[in-house]
Amino acid sequence: MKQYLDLCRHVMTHGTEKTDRTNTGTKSVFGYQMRFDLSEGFPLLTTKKVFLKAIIHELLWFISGDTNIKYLVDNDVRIWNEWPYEKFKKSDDYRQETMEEFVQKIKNDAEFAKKHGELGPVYGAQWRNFNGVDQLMDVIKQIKHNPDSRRIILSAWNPKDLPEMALPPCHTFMQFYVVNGELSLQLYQRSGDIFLGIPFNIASYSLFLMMVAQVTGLKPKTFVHTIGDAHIYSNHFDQVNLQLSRTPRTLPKMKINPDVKEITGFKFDDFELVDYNPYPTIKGVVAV
Ligand SMILES: Nc1nc(=O)c2c([nH]1)NC[C@@H]1CN(c3ccc(C(=O)N[C@@H](CCC(=O)O)C(=O)O)cc3)CN21
Ligand SMILES: O=c1ccn([C@H]2C[C@H](O)[C@@H](COP(=O)(O)O)O2)c(=O)[nH]1
Repeated sequence: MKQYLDLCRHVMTHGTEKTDRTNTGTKSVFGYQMRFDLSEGFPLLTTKKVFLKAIIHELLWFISGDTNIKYLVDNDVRIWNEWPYEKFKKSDDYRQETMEEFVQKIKNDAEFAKKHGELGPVYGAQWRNFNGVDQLMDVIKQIKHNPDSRRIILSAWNPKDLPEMALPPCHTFMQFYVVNGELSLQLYQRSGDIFLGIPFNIASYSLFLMMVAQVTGLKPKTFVHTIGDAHIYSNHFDQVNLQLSRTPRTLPKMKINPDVKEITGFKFDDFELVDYNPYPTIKGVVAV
């Protein structure tokens, strides 16, 4: 993953110090692009261990149109928990529960989860119902029946719905491109946390490209990742430098059950990552 280490090096060297919403402080550049040719392997970082499990569950959760953390929590995926928990702390039902207790309640009490696990109309809602439009199904139809189109677009950025979302979408806009029986995907990500978010986003969209390619009978080609505000939080500098000191290893391969022919037909067990030999995990605090 030379592309990712180049991004880290570029922002560490040329990034401008910039204040941000979370008051953590960042080094940031505006406008950066990476390309991942999926025939070279599955682009999951090898310079630290990345938990693919969370990525797969999150993607299946988006595709299903779900916006409640219950599905993620039931599968021990924690990445979206901070936001509902912060909101819960401000509600009348809050009795000094810790995050752990909050998570247990989401798991064990469906009524509680319904009331306090909702993130608002985030990705899943916009992908499947953007003011009444099922963009995901439309995109797949276009790829199959009008592959030359330059209008194969899916947007998660819905200005009308922004005030109700826990967090405005970071991966905002994607476009598909078909040529010679091969499918490519470009993502415009308005804001990228290079240490924590970006490794997830690269893997997630590469996997999404493979899934859409499979159900449209095409070969997955290139994932193009365009980032707006590409930043490294100041409390991640040591972690990023540690990664830069590691030599990248051969990329793993992703195997997907070839029998699945519908985008909504994938299950967690349909994915198998092989030959993944990363360096150890590196911990980092998420800026909220
Ligand atoms: N500041 C910030 N950065 C992000 O990357 C981010 C947000 N906020 N808010 C929304 C989502 C949530 N995302 C997250 C949240 C947490 C981790 C995280 O803590 N990852 C650890 C452990 C993962 C695990 O528990 O399995 C990691 O080592 O990658 C990653 C992405 C990505 N997004
Ligand atoms: O998929 C994601 C989701 C979020 N992020 C990062 C990017 C920023 O550091 C924060 C969001 O804060 P904003 O002030 O709304 O930009 O989360 C990411 O990298 N990937």
